[in-house]
Amino acid sequence: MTVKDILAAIQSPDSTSADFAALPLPESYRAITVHKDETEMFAGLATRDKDPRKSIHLDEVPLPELGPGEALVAVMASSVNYNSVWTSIFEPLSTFGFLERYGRLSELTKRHDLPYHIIGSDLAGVVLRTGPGVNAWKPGDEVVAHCLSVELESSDGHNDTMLDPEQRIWGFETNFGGLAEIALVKSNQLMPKPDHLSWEEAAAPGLVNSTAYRQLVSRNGAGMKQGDNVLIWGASGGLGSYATQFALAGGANPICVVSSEQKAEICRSMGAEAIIDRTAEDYKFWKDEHTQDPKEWKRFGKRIRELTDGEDVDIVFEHPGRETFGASVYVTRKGGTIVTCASTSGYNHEYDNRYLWMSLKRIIGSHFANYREAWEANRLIAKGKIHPTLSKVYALEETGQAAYDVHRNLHQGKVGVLCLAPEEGLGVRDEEKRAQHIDAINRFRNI
Ligand SMILES: C/C=C/C(=O)SCCNC(=O)CCNC(=O)[C@H](O)C(C)(C)COP(=O)(O)OP(=O)(O)OC[C@H]1O[C@@H](n2cnc3c(N)ncnc32)[C@H](O)[C@@H]1OP(=O)(O)O
Ligand SMILES: NC(=O)C1=CN([C@@H]2O[C@H](COP(=O)(O)OP(=O)(O)OC[C@H]3O[C@@H](n4cnc5c(N)ncnc54)[C@H](OP(=O)(O)O)[C@@H]3O)[C@@H](O)[C@H]2O)C=CC1
Repeated sequence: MTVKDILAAIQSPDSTSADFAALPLPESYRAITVHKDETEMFAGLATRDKDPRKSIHLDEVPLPELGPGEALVAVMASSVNYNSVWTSIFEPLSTFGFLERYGRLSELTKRHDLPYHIIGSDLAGVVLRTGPGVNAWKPGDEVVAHCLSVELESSDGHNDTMLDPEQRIWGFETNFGGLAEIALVKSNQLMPKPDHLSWEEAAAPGLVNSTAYRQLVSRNGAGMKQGDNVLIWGASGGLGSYATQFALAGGANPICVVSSEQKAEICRSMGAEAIIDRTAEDYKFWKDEHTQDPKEWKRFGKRIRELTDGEDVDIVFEHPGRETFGASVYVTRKGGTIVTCASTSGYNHEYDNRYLWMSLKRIIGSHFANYREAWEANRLIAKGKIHPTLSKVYALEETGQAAYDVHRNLHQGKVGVLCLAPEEGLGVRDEEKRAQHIDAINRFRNI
């Protein structure tokens, strides 16, 4: 039995759940990995010069044992997230430390502590097997998976699963991720695949869409409301392309920051009107490595006011981190919110705290999303209210190049990866719904 037989079953319109349940599982499958004995390979290089194409491998790996509450999923497509870039350049730390720590938790979690890390935190595919105790899903179900892995043995996570002390990001802090032909997930990561999308389109939003939903829309994040001015950094990037859509769909006013006219045009085509091209306008928030320039914060704030009839922003959707954080705190309106989920340009932020406390602003930390938030975000995709922002699709063996593109900011929106799917465009089950949204679905393609 090989993965080819699994693919044949997925592609046959007559396959039933019983057929999938009866399919023997292969002993091994192809997966994108990084290797533990290579964690020092980029020592001494600047972050920018660490090349994911050198550290990312395509290996044949053994199928992991299936545990209680888990599912094995045949992965038709996945996507590249920035967390896989972090893993591949071993920054800010090697993810093997996470696997070792997880491995110490129990007999079952020991499976994750391996000399290779199968990465990837998105998938669209078909359930092959479910472990004991799984009732909500069955073999043959077409699914996407969100990337929150929780144990939920402590009381801490029972109001909001993101607060569980054993909260992890699947495919980053756990093994057996989505950039592979088969993935191992907890069954409470599964959600229905939006039926009007192809496999690669369905796999694209997951991580970033759920994150942007919590960060911007959920009461656990900024709790955006109608009319809010929302400053969105990287507004056509992975997170930002969903934040922009949430702002527009929720009656808010996005002020989109991008770095080229081409990206500005994408934001316009999504419906945004207020756009700042940070390259053309050449903001230099840092005079040198250690000193910020408040005059540049002010110039940026004035530009925002020009675009908003004199108003300041209610919410800043932050993730670039060190480079922009001082400006973000400055331009937020009195009582407004800076909501941050990352620090791409550096995690030691500096800002002038007088502008925070005197103007009663709030900084909120946000990370991924709980199951409910991920479900709500996926539901909006399934209803055609929010659309995938897939630009380019790579073969599994080209994942290193795909991660390189994301690391060097050469991509637009989201970058997809075909795993078992032999070509793009497969897996669409509702052509009528697709036709209604086809322009929006293709907005980011091949630009
Ligand atoms: C969905 C997608 C998301 C993304 O893309 S996010 C971007 C990518 N992610 C990242 O870049 C994050 C990577 N993660 C990290 O950098 C690290 O993961 C953290 C800095 C977040 C945490 O560092 P660590 O060393 O793993 O954990 P500690 O919590 O600092 O624990 C180390 C020891 O310190 C103890 N400790 C923690 N808090 C306290 C305290 N308040 N007072 C005293 N001790 C403390 C702990 O218990 C433990 O101890 P013991 O080593 O003995 O187990
Ligand atoms: N905590 C969480 O749950 C999550 C965290 N993340 C983290 O968020 C970050 C962004 O992820 P994602 O959106 O997928 O990545 P992308 O690279 O797809 O998009 C980020 C965009 O931010 C802009 N940007 C990058 N650097 C800077 C800078 N120095 N100053 C201003 N703008 C900048 C760029 O847009 P432009 O060039 O057009 O300005 C870029 O396209 C990553 O660090 C990632 O690890 C992501 C998802 C979830």
